[in-house]
Amino acid sequence: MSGLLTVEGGTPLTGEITVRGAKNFVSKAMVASLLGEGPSVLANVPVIRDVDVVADLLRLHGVTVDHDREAGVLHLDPTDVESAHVADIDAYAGSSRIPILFCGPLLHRLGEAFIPDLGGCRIGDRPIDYHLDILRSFGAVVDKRVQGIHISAPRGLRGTKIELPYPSVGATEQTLLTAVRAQGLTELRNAAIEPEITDLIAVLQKMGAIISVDTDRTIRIEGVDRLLGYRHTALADRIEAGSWASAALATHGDVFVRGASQPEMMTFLNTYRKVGGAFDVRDDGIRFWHPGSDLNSIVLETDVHPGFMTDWQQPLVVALTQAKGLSIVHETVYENRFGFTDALRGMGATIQIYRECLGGLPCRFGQRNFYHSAVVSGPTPLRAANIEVPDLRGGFSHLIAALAAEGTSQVRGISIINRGYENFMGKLEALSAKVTLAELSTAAS
Ligand SMILES: CC(=O)N[C@H]1[C@@H](OP(=O)(O)OP(=O)(O)OC[C@H]2O[C@@H](n3ccc(=O)[nH]c3=O)[C@H](O)[C@@H]2O)O[C@H](CO)[C@@H](O)[C@@H]1O
Ligand SMILES: C=C(OP(=O)(O)O)C(=O)O
Repeated sequence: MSGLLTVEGGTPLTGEITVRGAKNFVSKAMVASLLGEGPSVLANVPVIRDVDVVADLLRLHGVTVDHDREAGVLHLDPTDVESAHVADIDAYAGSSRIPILFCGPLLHRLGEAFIPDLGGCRIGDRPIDYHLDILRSFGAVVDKRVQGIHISAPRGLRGTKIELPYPSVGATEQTLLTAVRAQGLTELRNAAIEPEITDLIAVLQKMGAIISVDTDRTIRIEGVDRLLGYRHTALADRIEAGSWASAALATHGDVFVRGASQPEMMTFLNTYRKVGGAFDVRDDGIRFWHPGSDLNSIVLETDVHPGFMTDWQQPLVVALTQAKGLSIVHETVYENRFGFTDALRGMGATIQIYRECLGGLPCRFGQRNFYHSAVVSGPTPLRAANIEVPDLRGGFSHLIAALAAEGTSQVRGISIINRGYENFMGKLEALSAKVTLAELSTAAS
């Protein structure tokens, strides 16, 4: 979907929407299917661009992918991977961050892998040094090319000991997807333990893997000779649920998010309550609403799980512009995730960004040239603006701001939002938002 979105703001979002499986899990479970000797079935799959990109990449590698978009079910059959002729992998350059996770499965199956340059949100440098070090430590040979990377494993992959410098989600998944079929034992210290990773471990266990997770965030994997296909239902997208919750708060709305799940959102819910948002956890989802009283300013630090997730930060900042007093937000996961606040300032928000670590403990970005702390002063009325979507969460945040603002805003580049939010136009309409989409030629959108 592309085009110019016109948003007439000032109307509370009210009604019900449904979230399906997590973008940050579904794409990885799709990659895991490459490790199986037989077909896999994944349910609760959302229709988002990242799923389509990974489906195309899998097809390119010989996997038969059948996606029932309405039912949300993917059938993935990797039987023909060995005989596939992989052409034009560079066409996928910049499409998402997932291709780097193809390395382990392809090395096991084919002995080599070509990985295009990665995409994903531009919220920091996002290097892949941990990934490449991990692959080398398993015995792979990494050859960086002008475009992309070539990886081979002439002597196979052997279990290894790894300690991550930082609990990276992607690097933890890289280790899991490589270790499950490597020879012998792998020990990963300082691993990330996000719920999406736990669900990936569940998938791998269903396939036949042997993986244990200790309380000190050490993961141990005993390599096995063969893995089978899996059947699994994806966990709900806690980032999308949190985004709609923030939208309800910023617009004085009331939104029931069907499918939202409490256990993965505990930290978000605590923060939501501190800000003054109301919620009601039900068996089939969570209702989020603005209770009518003043919202409270807070001190917030993003962190790895079980901390407050960085992807919740941008939508919540919009709600904080409507809270009374000074809120402090310390972004400790990415060095450059406050670029989206420029547009919010243009809409009337009072937000200052700082290089210093404000709020809690010093982080690895302190005393360097990274504007990774923000002070939000509120409440400030927001006014309409013309906006260009910068990235996935930043774009959704701008959309929330436009919905909360008085007047008519115009938003360009909304196709980026489709990367992680399923049918967001339909959901906005279901919540009585006054939005219209005018199709533009691709060049203009
Ligand atoms: C597709 C997907 O699942 N994306 C999520 C995943 O991204 P992703 O897996 O890319 O994020 P990481 O957890 O790896 O990144 C965390 C930090 O580690 C750094 N780092 C990472 C790898 C590396 O080789 N070197 C390095 O320095 C990054 O620059 C960043 O500062 O986890 C992030 C943190 O929860 C989320 O914001 C993203 O939505
Ligand atoms: C940063 C994000 O995603 P990605 O890693 O796919 O860029 C996100 O989902 O907010």
